[in-house]
Amino acid sequence: MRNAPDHSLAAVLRIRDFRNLWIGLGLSSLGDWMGLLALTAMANASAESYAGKNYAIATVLFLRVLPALVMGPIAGYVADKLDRRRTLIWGDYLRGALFVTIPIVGQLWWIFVVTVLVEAVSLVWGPAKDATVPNLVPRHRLEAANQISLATTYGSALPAAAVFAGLTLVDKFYRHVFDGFIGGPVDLALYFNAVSFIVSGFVITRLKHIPSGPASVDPESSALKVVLDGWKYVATTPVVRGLVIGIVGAFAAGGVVIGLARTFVSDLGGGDSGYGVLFGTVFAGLGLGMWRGPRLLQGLSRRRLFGIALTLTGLLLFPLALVQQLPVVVGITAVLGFFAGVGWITGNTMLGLEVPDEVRGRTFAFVGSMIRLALALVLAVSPLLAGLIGTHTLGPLDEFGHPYLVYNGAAFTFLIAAVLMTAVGVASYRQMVDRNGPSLMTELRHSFTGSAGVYSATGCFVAFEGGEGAGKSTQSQRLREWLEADGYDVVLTREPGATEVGAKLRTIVLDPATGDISPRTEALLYAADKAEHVDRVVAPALARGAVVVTDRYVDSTLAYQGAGRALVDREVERIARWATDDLRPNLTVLLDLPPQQGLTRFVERDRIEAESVDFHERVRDGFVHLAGNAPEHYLVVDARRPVDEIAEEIRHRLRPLLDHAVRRADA
Ligand SMILES: Nc1ncnc2c1ncn2[C@@H]1O[C@H](COP(=O)(O)OP(=O)(O)OP(=O)(O)O)[C@@H](O)[C@H]1O
Ligand SMILES: Cc1cn([C@H]2C[C@H](O)[C@@H](COP(=O)(O)O)O2)c(=O)[nH]c1=O
Repeated sequence: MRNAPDHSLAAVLRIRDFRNLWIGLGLSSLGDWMGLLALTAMANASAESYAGKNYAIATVLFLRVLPALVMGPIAGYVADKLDRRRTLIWGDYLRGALFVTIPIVGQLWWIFVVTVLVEAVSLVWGPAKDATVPNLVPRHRLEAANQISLATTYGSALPAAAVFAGLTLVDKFYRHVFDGFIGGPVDLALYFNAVSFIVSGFVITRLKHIPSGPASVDPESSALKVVLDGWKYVATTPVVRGLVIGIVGAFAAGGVVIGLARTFVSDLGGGDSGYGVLFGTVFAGLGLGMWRGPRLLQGLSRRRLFGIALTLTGLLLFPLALVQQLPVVVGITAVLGFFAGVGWITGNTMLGLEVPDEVRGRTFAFVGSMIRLALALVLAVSPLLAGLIGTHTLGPLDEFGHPYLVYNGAAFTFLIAAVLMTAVGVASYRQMVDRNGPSLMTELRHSFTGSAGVYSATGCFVAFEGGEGAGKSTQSQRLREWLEADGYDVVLTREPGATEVGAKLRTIVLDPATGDISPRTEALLYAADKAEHVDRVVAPALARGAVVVTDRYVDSTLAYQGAGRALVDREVERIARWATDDLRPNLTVLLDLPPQQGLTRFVERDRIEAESVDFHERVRDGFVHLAGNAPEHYLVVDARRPVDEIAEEIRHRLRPLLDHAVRRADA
């Protein structure tokens, strides 16, 4: 049996070794975020002027990404060369020890040195951890394990911010009692941070299944080759290009917010705890977006969701830049973080799904390097820009002599980021959305009512539906002749019974000798015929670019077994969609006819045709209802009209949908 991906988070956390690694990852990520908060707060306190504070923070943030720029592409290679177990344990101990030295030395230059050293260790620690996960969990749980790891890495920013804000308050409270004993909330945060790294290292010592020794390294994969292959693949693949533009753009926008958050909070009258709250809010939103976002909008294609999430992130930067009240800013930040989180998890998942296995590792390495490059640039440039713009007051003074509006460099830089990010979102959306796919409105509607389905990107899939004797065979035959005359590769098929197994199933379901069978059995027999039909006939023909014309498809089961037999619609639909891999026709022609008329067009009756008129009325209503739900994929025709007229109307409707269908070589 094929091992399908299992997304149960609980199941993957029941694996003891993975659970321990996850605890270690959570603690070291907590330490990492606390370190960032503490160091930026320290840099902020180290200068007096507005510009000076911005420059000090910019230096810390820039130094944090600098090692990645230099070592990024080869960090994975180095991690593979070292003993993985030792790398993980000693990497944590070393980072813990480095953080302890900051309050002891107490100098700005030492903060800069530690920033670089800690980041260099993290660069090797991260790939060692990523490479360890597949050793601890089975393949089918790998996706869930990655989701948890990602959520923990970014989600731990929230408790880090809460602890940091808490320490600020505790420090204010106890300042009188322990005056001079501890050097303020930042020192407290640094000690806490060091302890979290050391505990993490200790937890990892208890892992049994991390293989000792270096991994086997492909001697071909030099750093230069990694970079060049990544460039080439991304540059020549539009979807991946759109993805990379989007992901890098999102990180750049996030970098602007993080880089300017401290001075922005000061501009709005907040202090360290306000900074902690804002920082935590971004990451709470991010975490929520990664966790719930894609599930909330399941019907939207990932590509579309990605573009929309990025564009909304950019648009939300506008109010963020314009509003001057801290509580409102915190609210906007939460929503902004949510959409950035949706974009990040969707983009990450798509990279995994859309990039072929053989170039995936290199593409991830390339994307990682580009993200770091973008982060380094914005982290360095945005605070400098904010510092250069400086502080401006607009409008008259109020009755207390305060300016009506203060507009500072941080807010103005947010505005520039808003314009750039929105442009990146729109560009990415345009690169990735299939113009021949369903419209945005259809996808949005389906995201609240169910899946949007899969539409073949090659060939053209046409289904004829309707009650008994409505003229499906007549019209599908006519259509085949017209398409063939025009040179198309055409496959005319039907349900049930187009395959060897299907023919046997057809006999069972339609032979009056079968007698009464349970409605569920009937639904499953039809579903089995569909599964075989799609797998053997429909999908292969579409893949080669043919026009597939089928006499009945999924709508028949929704109408006959769902509406007719009064099974629960959603259950019948789930089975039929599963059987067909949710493949949907580009066009469904519904030939609508009152059952009394259709049933008089022939004499002999099969098991289903022999049902009551009431049953056939329900079936007819079922068909009409389905067409009404997605009119853009249907052509509803009054089947009482003359055969020629109907045929012409069908041809007229189908013509624009034949773009992806191929003509025969002999045509
Ligand atoms: N527009 C029409 N007007 C009058 N008669 C028609 C029309 N279309 C088809 N017919 C006739 O109705 C009968 C049934 O047509 P056809 O076999 O195409 O229907 P069908 O929908 O495929 O039926 P079923 O699904 O029950 O097999 C045939 O004798 C056909 O010639
Ligand atoms: C595909 C499908 C069909 N049916 C019913 C509808 C008809 O009564 C017969 C098929 O006969 P046809 O006239 O040759 O089209 O089967 C159904 O109940 N459920 C289905 O999914």
